[in-house]
Amino acid sequence: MDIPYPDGHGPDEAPVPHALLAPVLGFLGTWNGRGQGGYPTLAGDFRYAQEVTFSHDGRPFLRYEARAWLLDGDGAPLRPAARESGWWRLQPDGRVEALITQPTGIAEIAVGQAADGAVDLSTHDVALTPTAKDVTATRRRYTLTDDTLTFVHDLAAVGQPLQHHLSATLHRKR
Ligand code: HEM
Repeated sequence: MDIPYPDGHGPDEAPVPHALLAPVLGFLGTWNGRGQGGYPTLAGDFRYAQEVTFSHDGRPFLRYEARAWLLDGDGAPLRPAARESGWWRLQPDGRVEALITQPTGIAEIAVGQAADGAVDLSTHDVALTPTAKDVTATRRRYTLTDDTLTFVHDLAAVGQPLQHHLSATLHRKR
């Protein structure tokens, strides 16, 4: 049986996006590209590739899905890295409430604002499974310029204050 309510991946595709999605319509679709990251507790910096998809079913939230994999010095895939999925709930005035979970045992609730092609989300709450790394906060900033999505991720974890973990530049895939 086919799902009678398929997700839309673009502003001009069915279903018609909910009016509250107006500040994030430019995010709809699939993006991929490369990034780099590091953290003071890690031996060195790393390079990675990532694919991110935002879709909707006509209601005032986005479905968010992201997969990353590490790259070697020649840009070849090294191993799977972070995966996340979640929901960005759009509220009046571009306010965003996001729920994001990771297979590493981390569930984040983030709140923030969508405006002028940018979304800025900061941790409201984090829940951890018993064996998860001690993540206390994140800040995620997404900026859209034409067909480029830049992403910066700050992390407070394992006793370290909030600071840079990742930055990436993604391009529209379809
Ligand atoms: C594109 C996405 C991401 C990539 C490529 C990435 C990459 C990495 C890498 C390579 C490490 C070193 C350990 C390892 O090799 O697995 C690491 C550690 C870590 N990452 Fe990420 N990460 C990503 C997203 C995230 C997110 C979203 C969070 C939390 C919300 C996070 C939290 C951590 C933590 C807590 C550590 C462990 C630090 C430590 O124990 O010293 N990462 N990450």
